[in-house]
Amino acid sequence: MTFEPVSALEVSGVGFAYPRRQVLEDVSFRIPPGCFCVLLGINGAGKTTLFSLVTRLFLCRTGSIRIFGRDLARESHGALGDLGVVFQQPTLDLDLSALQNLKYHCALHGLRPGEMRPRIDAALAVAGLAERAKDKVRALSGGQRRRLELARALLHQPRLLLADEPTVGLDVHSRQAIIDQVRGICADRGVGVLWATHLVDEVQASDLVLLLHQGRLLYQGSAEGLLAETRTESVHAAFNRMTGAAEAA
Ligand SMILES: Nc1ncnc2c1ncn2[C@@H]1O[C@H](COP(=O)(O)OP(=O)(O)OP(=O)(O)O)[C@@H](O)[C@H]1O
Repeated sequence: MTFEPVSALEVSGVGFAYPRRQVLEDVSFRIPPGCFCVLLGINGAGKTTLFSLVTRLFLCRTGSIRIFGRDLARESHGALGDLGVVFQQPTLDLDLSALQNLKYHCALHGLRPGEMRPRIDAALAVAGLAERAKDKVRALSGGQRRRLELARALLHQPRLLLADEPTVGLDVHSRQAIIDQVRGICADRGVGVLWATHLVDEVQASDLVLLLHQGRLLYQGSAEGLLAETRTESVHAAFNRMTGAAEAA
């Protein structure tokens, strides 16, 4: 008898419609623990809608979603406890300091005061913001705010991290710093990552790729497999070939 290891995230047959608009259809995939998974799709593909379902901002009425084996509809508290999220729209309180924002998140997750400070100090150090802890978020740059959001999303030590276009608007150095940090967490701590982007150059050969287009998954598998399947030499070319073929069909 063989046991399949539990997936960090398992999405099965998920569909979703806004009034008069079907935006996700029969979306199914699994992300193993420790896997960096890129959800690739152009504007309007349905990435944020999928995130809204996995974070339970929207109820999933068609299909099911499991986080480390826990069904989001039936065991939402336990399932969401394993989840860290960086939303597309910034959600830091601009009038609180970096430190206060992090403390607030710790309190929401029920961390004891004694546990909070060491975690916050470590998170600020990793984010390169130790010197800025007492500054209001309003005084931080766009890249520093993004790093703070990422630090906050990891404070309760989630086993699954969702990041929705977290590098948009950042310069090339800030972008690379954030990607490197998340890839490090994935490799060192075994955190499963779902990284939504339309930036094809964020994909690496070893990544799991989900190509979402007009609400459907056109491809799921390794980045190398994507090139082989489309007989192309870059993710960019593969992406264009697959989405072009889907639109022509
Ligand atoms: N609240 C809403 N009401 C109606 N339609 C919506 C709503 N939010 C999104 N949509 C539509 O659903 C589709 C998917 O949008 P969604 O934001 O999920 O895509 P996305 O891949 O995240 O795009 P982007 O990269 O631009 O953020 C689009 O056609 C969008 O216009």
